[in-house]
Amino acid sequence: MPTLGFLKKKRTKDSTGSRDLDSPTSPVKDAHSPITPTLTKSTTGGSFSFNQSKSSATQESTAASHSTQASTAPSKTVDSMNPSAYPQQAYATPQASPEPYQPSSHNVPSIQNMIHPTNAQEQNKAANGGVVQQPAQPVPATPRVTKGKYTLPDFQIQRTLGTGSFGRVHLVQSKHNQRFYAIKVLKKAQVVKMKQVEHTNDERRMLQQVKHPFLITLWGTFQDSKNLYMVMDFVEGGELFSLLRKSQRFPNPVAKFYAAEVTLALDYLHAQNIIYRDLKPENLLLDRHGHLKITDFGFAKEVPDITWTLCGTPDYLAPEVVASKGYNKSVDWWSLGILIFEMLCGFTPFWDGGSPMKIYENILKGRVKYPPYIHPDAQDLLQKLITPDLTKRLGNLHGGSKDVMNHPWFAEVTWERLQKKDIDAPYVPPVRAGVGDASQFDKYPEETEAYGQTGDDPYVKFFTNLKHQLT
Ligand SMILES: Nc1ncnc2c1ncn2[C@@H]1O[C@H](COP(=O)(O)OP(=O)(O)OP(=O)(O)O)[C@@H](O)[C@H]1O
Repeated sequence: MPTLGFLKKKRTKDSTGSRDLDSPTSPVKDAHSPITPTLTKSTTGGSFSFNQSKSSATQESTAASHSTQASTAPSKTVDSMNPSAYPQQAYATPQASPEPYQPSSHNVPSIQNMIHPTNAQEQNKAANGGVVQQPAQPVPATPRVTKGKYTLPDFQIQRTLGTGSFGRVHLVQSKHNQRFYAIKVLKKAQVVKMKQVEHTNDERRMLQQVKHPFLITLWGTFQDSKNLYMVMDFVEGGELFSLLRKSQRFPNPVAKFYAAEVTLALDYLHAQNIIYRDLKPENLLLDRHGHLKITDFGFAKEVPDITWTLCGTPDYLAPEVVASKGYNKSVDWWSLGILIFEMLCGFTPFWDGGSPMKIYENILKGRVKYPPYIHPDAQDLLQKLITPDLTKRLGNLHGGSKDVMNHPWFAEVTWERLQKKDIDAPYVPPVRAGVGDASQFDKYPEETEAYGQTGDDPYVKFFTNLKHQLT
C-alpha cells in the first residue's frame, strides 16, 4: 500500500530526474490549502463559476486569495481524501510582458524507440485505429524573430525557480528595462549525455513558433561553452502541481476551468501540427491572475501525422506510446484525461508505487476506477479520453478538438471569452505583481558553477542554430 509521501512527490521523467522531494535538490516544502473540494461558497474554489461576470468574479477571487493568505492551516487531513479506498492507485498577465531588451531598437524513459514509416497513409491509419485523419490545416504562424538578440550580461541572475533533468530555471532581471523574466539554463553535457539534443533543439524551435495566451512566451536564446539559455516570461503564480498538492484535489468547476484552458492550448498546438506530449500539472504555471501558461516544450514535436518516439512522464503516457505503436495528437487527449482525473482525485489513475514498469502495465490493462465523487459528466468525458481505442477517443475523431469542447462537462464554458481571458480564474495567486515575487515557487539549492564561461566547447556542433555568446 502506498504511503502518503507520494502525495507530495513530483514525478520524474526517468530514474535520474532531480524532482524527487527527498533528493539533495529537494525544494523546501510548505503547506496550506488554497483550494479544497470541501470549500464552501464563502471561500475560494467552491464559489467558482464560469457564468459570473468578470468584475464580480474578480471580487470573489480577490477575497478568496485573502482568505487563502489568512489560512495557513496545514493541508486538510488526508483522511478526507481516503487514499486507502484506492490503494493501488493512490499517488499520491493577461498580456505578454514587454520584451526584455532590444539592443538596436524530465527526464525521459531510457528507451527511445524510433521506427521509420514506410507508407504514411497506412501508418496514419494504423495510428488512428483505422481512422484516416486529415492532417490539420496549419494556422499560419508568424514566427517571432528571437534569435541572437540577448546575451547573459543583459540579465542579473537571481534565485532558482525550478530544476529539471538538464538544468534549471532562474528568475532574472533585465538590466535594461528592470523587468523580471525566467531563464531556462540547460547543461549541454547533460543534454548530449541523455541524447536529448534533438528534443532540446525542437523545444526552442517550437516555442519560437507559437503564440497563444496559455503558452509560455520565449523571447530569445543564446549559449556559452557550457550551457544553453532560453529567455521566457516569468510566470509568477507557481506550478499548478503545487496548488493541487496543497489542495489535495480540486472542486469540479475548478478542474474544469484549468482543463478548458489546456484544451484551448492543445487545440491551437494541434492546428499547427504540434503534439505537446508532456502534459502534467508540473508543466502548468499560473500567471498573476491565475490563468494557465503551459511551459516545458522539451517533448513538443511537429508531426503532420504520426510519430514513434517513446517519451513523456510514465503516469501520463497513452497506451499506444507504451506499446511502441505509431501515435499522433491523440496522445495529448489521453494525457488531458489523466490531468483532469488527477485534478479531480489528487492522484493519477494508473499510478503504482512499484516502478514505471508497473505503471506501464496498468496503462496497458487500461482499467480505471472512478471514485464516486467524480461528477457523472466528468466521468463520461474521462471515459472517452482515457480510452485505448483510438477510434473512440475523443479529440481523435472527425470532429477533432471540437468534440472535446462540445462535451457536456464543458457545457457552461464560453470558449471565446475564455480564450480572451475574459473569465476570471478560480484562484488568484497571492503574489506582488511585477516585482520578481517568487514566493510561490519552492526553494532549491543554487547552482555552483558560474554561467557565461568561455573556452573549449566540445558540443558546438550540436547546437549550431543558436547564437554563441561569449560574455
Ligand atoms: N517561465 C517560467 N516562469 C516561472 N517558472 C518557470 C518557468 N519555466 C519553468 N519554470 C519552473 O521551472 C521548472 C522546470 O522547468 P521545465 O519543466 O521547463 O524544465 P525541464 O528541465 O524541462 O524539467 P523536466 O526535466 O522536469 O521536464 C518548472 O516546473 C517551473 O517550476
